[in-house]
Amino acid sequence: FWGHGAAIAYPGCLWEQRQGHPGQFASLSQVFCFPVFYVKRTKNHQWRCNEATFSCSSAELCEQWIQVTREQLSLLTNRPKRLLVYINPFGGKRRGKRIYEEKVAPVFQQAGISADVIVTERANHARDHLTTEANLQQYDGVVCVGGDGMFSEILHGLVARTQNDNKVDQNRPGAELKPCMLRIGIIPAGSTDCICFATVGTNDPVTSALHIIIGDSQPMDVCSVHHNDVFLRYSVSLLGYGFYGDVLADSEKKRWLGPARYDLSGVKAFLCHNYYKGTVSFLPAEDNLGHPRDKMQFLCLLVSKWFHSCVAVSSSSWKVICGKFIAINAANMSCACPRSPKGLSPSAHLADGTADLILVRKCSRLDFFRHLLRHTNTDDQFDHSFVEVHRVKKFHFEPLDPQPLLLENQSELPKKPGFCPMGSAQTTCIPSAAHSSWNCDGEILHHAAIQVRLAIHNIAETVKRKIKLRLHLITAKVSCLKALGKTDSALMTHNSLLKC
Ligand SMILES: CCCCCCCCCCCCC/C=C/[C@@H](O)[C@H](COP(=O)(O)O)NC(C)=O
Ligand SMILES: Nc1ncnc2c1ncn2[C@@H]1O[C@H](COP(=O)(O)OP(=O)(O)O)[C@@H](O)[C@H]1O
Ligand SMILES: [Ca+2]
Repeated sequence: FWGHGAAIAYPGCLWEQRQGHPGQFASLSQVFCFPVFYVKRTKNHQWRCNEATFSCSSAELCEQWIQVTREQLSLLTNRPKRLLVYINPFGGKRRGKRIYEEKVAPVFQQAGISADVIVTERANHARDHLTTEANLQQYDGVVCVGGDGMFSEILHGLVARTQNDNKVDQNRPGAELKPCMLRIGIIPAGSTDCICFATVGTNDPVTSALHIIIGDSQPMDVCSVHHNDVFLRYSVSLLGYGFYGDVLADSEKKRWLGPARYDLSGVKAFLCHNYYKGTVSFLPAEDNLGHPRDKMQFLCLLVSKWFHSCVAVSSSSWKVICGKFIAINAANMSCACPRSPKGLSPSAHLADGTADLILVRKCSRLDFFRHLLRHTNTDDQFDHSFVEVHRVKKFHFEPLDPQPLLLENQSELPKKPGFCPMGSAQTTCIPSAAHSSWNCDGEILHHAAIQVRLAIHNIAETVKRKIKLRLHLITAKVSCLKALGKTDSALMTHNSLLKC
């Protein structure tokens, strides 16, 4: 199990029964033992911490084994040693603190990880702390205990801090943003938790804690959202206008219901059956980046993308679609969640530089219900005449009717706790029937007309470069082996590597 880099070894499990000192090992009728804790994969992508007890004939041998195990583990440099943890006590069922203390802190301690924990006292507390006072050099990563909204808050804090430290103005639309070197771990304690679910495959706190402990990392695309060249927000999961925007706007007033608020607001939005007029323009992704109706998985796509990206790719041009839309959804990832195990766009990739733009045109309630229902089973939710989906690198949306005057005076308007678009004065508009709101990773945007692009190059670039290098090496190897007439073995190497 070391191979998985999943072992956590430390002596002394038996001393708990013998009240020995930490770091000691107990003798049990002259058998010397030590435990090794390791990750065991169980069903539905869930991981558990298991324990194997090793016994030796002498104390010295025992000590040697522990020493060697620790040395081997210390070579796994991608494992975090020190973390900054933000807990949102307010999200989901308001169990963030309990989830962390009962399920996460014990395994962090077992793995020898030290954590500085901050329980947030208000919305944007984590973002502000990250942007200004956190001393990030001393940490190997940041952990978010909450839902998608909390992750988004920490993402904004970390991205803002990275740009500030690198003197990049993130409000400038063309700005080349600096990737963040710190990883963000997610402990699911929210209502939808789709970012955790879509990256880990489950929303189980212990599984997420074990992924953090063994230093897993998953690159992700980040979309930037602007309104008339003013930066609003980043998005990593769902940008939804129409149905999901109305669901979120209505659910904000029902936060006291916890996750059930979405069901109530979902039924209400479904019965309202609003549609919105506007123009969607988008820049399709290159052909070799696959299509939302592919059934390909991520890794093989990434590799095959490199395989084909050397060939000339058709240069795409902007497409424009006007119409009446029930929902406009940009999925930067599958957006899988417990309610919808495949997600809004099952084949959307996490770090491929694209988002899947799903347009649901005006249709009957029954048709829309059928479309929604397919999100909960394996039927193809795009296989409707009123649904179209495109893999895009950028898109704009312009509502048909100009947005109502943005009211500066907000006294008579319901305030969303703590949300204010970055880089602009806090402005709020009443979404009239002609306008919905944008649901940006679970936060409401206060502008209907937006310009979206894939902003931050992700770590996948480095992965691609490595694969490209390997592919070159293999191609070189295949060509020289061809000369030696040993093509088969080289192709075997090649194929086995591509599966890695
Ligand atoms: C007839 C049955 C219909 C079932 C509909 C199933 C579709 C459910 C698809 C949900 C996909 C939601 C994408 C995730 C969005 C999150 O970022 C956001 C915020 O998540 P958070 O509450 O902060 O964890 N949640 C919502 C509901 O907008
Ligand atoms: N201590 C707090 N009090 C109030 N709101 C908070 C606090 N900490 C974070 N928030 C805000 O709560 C919102 C929802 O957080 P999230 O964890 O996504 O819960 P949920 O999944 O239920 O939406 C986020 O917008 C976040 O900024
Ligand atoms: Ca993507």
